[in-house]
Parts: sequence; structure tokens; C-alpha cells
Amino acid sequence: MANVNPSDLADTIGHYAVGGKAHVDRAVQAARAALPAWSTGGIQARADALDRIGSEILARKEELGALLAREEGKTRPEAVGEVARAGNIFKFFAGEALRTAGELLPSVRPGIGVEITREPIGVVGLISPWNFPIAIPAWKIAPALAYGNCVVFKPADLVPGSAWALAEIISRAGLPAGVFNLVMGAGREVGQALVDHPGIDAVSFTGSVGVGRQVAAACVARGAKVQLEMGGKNPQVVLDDADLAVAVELCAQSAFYSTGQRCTASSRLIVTEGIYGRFVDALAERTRRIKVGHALAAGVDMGPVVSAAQLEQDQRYIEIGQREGARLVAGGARVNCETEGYYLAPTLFADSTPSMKINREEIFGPVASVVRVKDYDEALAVVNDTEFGLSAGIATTSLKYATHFKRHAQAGMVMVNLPTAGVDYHVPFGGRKGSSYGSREQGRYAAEFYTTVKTAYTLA
Ligand SMILES: NC(=O)C1=CN([C@@H]2O[C@H](COP(=O)(O)OP(=O)(O)OC[C@H]3O[C@@H](n4cnc5c(N)ncnc54)[C@H](OP(=O)(O)O)[C@@H]3O)[C@@H](O)[C@H]2O)C=CC1
Ligand SMILES: O=C(O)CCC(=O)C(=O)O
Repeated sequence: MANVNPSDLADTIGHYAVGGKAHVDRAVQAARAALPAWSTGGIQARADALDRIGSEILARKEELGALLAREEGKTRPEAVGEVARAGNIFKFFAGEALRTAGELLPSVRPGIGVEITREPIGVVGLISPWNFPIAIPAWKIAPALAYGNCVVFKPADLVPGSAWALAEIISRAGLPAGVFNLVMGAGREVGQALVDHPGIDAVSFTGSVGVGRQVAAACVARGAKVQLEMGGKNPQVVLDDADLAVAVELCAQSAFYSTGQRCTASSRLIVTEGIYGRFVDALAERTRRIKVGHALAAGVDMGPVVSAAQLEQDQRYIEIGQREGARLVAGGARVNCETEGYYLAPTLFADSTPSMKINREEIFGPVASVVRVKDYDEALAVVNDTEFGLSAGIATTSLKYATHFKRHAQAGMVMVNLPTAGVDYHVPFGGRKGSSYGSREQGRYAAEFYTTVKTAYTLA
């Protein structure tokens, strides 16, 4: 399968293997064979392997970042930052491997002791999307290994280069054969085979809502544990009392950087009427200053859209927004660059309403729309009027509104005077409603998914 650079369609990065169901069977067999020793083996070996993986990723972050930018299209600084995040995630879970704690409780019956411990779940299937080609695999693989599970990893078709590079680093980290397995290939074949495989005890999936729901249904039907991270339609509120410059900058960042291809991107900008006109003018001007270009070129703020299909989806939503009567104030069209690629201008709509399709469905591109509201109460109602609930932000100088928003925004992550996208690597990540299903990823909360709890009673 050819891996083509979205910044330059004449540049083929490489040809990668395409596996099938038989490869999934072999990988699951290898993982099951390795599980008894790995799941009961020493935690020092796990910590050492994860630390080595993290160190190599960090040492090679420039090179791996260039590869990532070339195949996914985010800018070089964004890609190098993502690689560093992946390295730090492995380092974090190297430490966590040593900290898997239990609890000792007295029994309600005298003379009995109660121990609560965590054990690995077994062999886990990890399915990742294209938009974070190394960080999302890292935040699934690292905790899976830290807590003693074996892994079969299926990366997204569009970004095989980063997956291959990561697997190659992991293969040299001293893990016993079979503990970590990579199977590349189409989601509907390799991904589906993984989800349906009776030898897979749990599946962690990040991607679209449609595929996520199928994955969950298949796992629940056969009693496998499942965790889903899916879409967002993340709101960013701007109140009259906000610092205008701060509000404009954080909206530009979270709507358009990484080409808007983040599940945490803000696509609904909900603005109170006292600041509305000034905000729209300033953000439109800021949006027009975003430099679109080749992901590896210096000085570029926003790279291309990842693929022809995603570009087509973004353009379709831009047409829908115009048909629905939203006012286009920046962008809206493709951009010509020196090389032929999937370049699209960052696109801003004003005067949109909460019921418009562009405010209800995830576009997953550099397209955001502004909604005018009367006051904070109406803003909060619009924030929560969505099937999603991943990330929500507010720009305000009021402690009262910031505090109320943190408590009442129906989202897994809330940001005050910060972009809705761009999160830390050591704290929980995930959402509510249609955005997520199952327990949280990242930080020590990842133990909830990658372990199962045992309660043991002992007569003293
Ligand atoms: N929340 C998020 O972080 C993300 C959301 N999205 C949303 O999803 C849309 C489409 O992106 P896309 O990458 O195609 O998302 P998908 O949900 O199609 O893909 C995510 C992962 O699932 C795999 N997959 C596809 N079909 C199946 C299946 N039947 N069973 C098991 N695994 C499967 C894919 O493999 P393969 O790549 O081989 O198809 C990929 O590895 C975007 O436009 C965006 O709206 C996308 C990426 C991330
Ligand atoms: O915003 C971030 O830092 C993470 C976003 C993410 O995980 C995603 O888009 O899938």
C-alpha cells in the first residue's frame, strides 16, 4: 500500500504491508502464548522496557516528527511535539508499572483480611486513528504493557509509517516475543477481525462515532471489555468580560491548528452579544493571517487536510454552511501552494445558529462557526445542546462564571482561558455522551481499563 504525502501528492513515503485476518489470528496466538509469563513477570522488566522505548522516541523526536508531518500533514513543530508527547507517555507508564497499588481492608467479619488487587485483563486489541499517528498508539500501548497485558495493535491505514517506526522501536526494547504485535491493513478486515476475535479480551478504539458504535456492539455481544474515544463538537464560549486578544488567540488555535483535525478542536464558538462584533472581526482577521502550506516548510501555521476523502467532507460542510445561511467571514476555498496537496483555507462562519448542521455534526477539518447568544445562561444551554461531550472551553475574566462553567459544562474536559485542544499526557483524557464510552484513557486512570480488580478474603 502506498503512503502518500498530503502536502505533496508526488511524494510517496513508502509502500507498506497490508495484512489480513490470518495475520490477526497469528498475532493473537503469539500474544496468548506470551501472556502467562508476561502478566505474572517482574514489574522491573516492564518499567525498563517502557523507559527504553520512551528514551529512544525522545532522542529521535526530530526525525520521527518529520516522518509524521510528511505522512499526516500537521506542521513539523506540531509533529515533533506529538512525538515528544509519545516519548513522555512511555516514560510516565514506566513509573506507573512500579506503582500498581492495591488496598488492604478489614472484613466486616472479625478475623478475616480483605485484599483488593489489580490484575492484567489479558490480550488487548488497540485500534487507532490517523490524526495522532504516534501519541494515540502510545497512550494505548504504554499502559497496556505497564499493567502486564499483551498487545495486538492495528494502526490507521493512512499513517503506516509512524506505526511501523514505533513498532520497530518497541521490538528492540527487550520485550519477550509475542508481547507486542503489529498488524497493518484495512479497518473493515484487520480491525473487524480483531474486534471479533475470541482471543482478544479487551478493545480500545479511537476514531469515528459510526465505527466506534459497531466496535462496542461487537465487543459487548461476546462479553469483551471495550473503551471508545470518538468525536466531538466542542464549544468555546466567549463572554463580554473576556480579554479579547486571549479569546481570539485561543479560538484560532483550537479551531484551526493541526488543520482542525483533533477530536478536541473547537468548532462552535458561542459568543455573548456585547463582544460579538469585535470578536468576529478580530478572529476573521486572525484566521486570514494563518499561513497554509507544506507541513515541513518553515513558517507554516497549518498543513494540508489528511486525504482526498477528508477534504471532500470538509468542502461538503462548507457548502452546507453557506446553504444554511451562515455568513462566511474567512476562507471557504482551497489554497494553491507550490506542491499539489489537499490544502484548504481555515474557514470561519459567523451568524450561525445552534440547529444548523455545521453546528451539530463533527466536520473534522479547519471549519468553525460563531453563534451569537444573549448572556452566560444562554451560552451554557447552547454548550450542552449537543450529542457530544468531549471538551468545552470558556474565555472570561469572571471567577463566578468560570467556576459555574467548570461545574455545569457537560464535557469530560473543561478549559478556562485555554484552547479546548492540547492536553497534558499525565492526566485523564475522555468525554461524556456520544464522545466516549467506557473508562478514561491516560494518566493513572488508564489502570481502570487495562486491569481487572480481584477481591481476596483470608482467614487470619
Ligand atoms: N475522535 C477522534 O480522535 C477521531 C475522529 N475521527 C472521525 O472519523 C472520521 C473518519 O476518520 P477515519 O480514520 O476513517 O475513522 P474510522 O473510525 O474509520 O477509523 C479509525 C480506526 O478504526 C479502523 N476501522 C475502520 N473500520 C473498522 C471496523 N469495521 N472495525 C474495526 N476497526 C475499523 C480504521 O482502520 P483504517 O484506517 O484501516 O480504515 C482506523 O484504524 C473523521 O472524519 C472524523 O470525523 C477520525 C479520527 C480521529
Ligand atoms: O487535543 C489534544 O491534545 C489531543 C486530541 C486528540 O487526542 C484527538 O484529536 O484524537
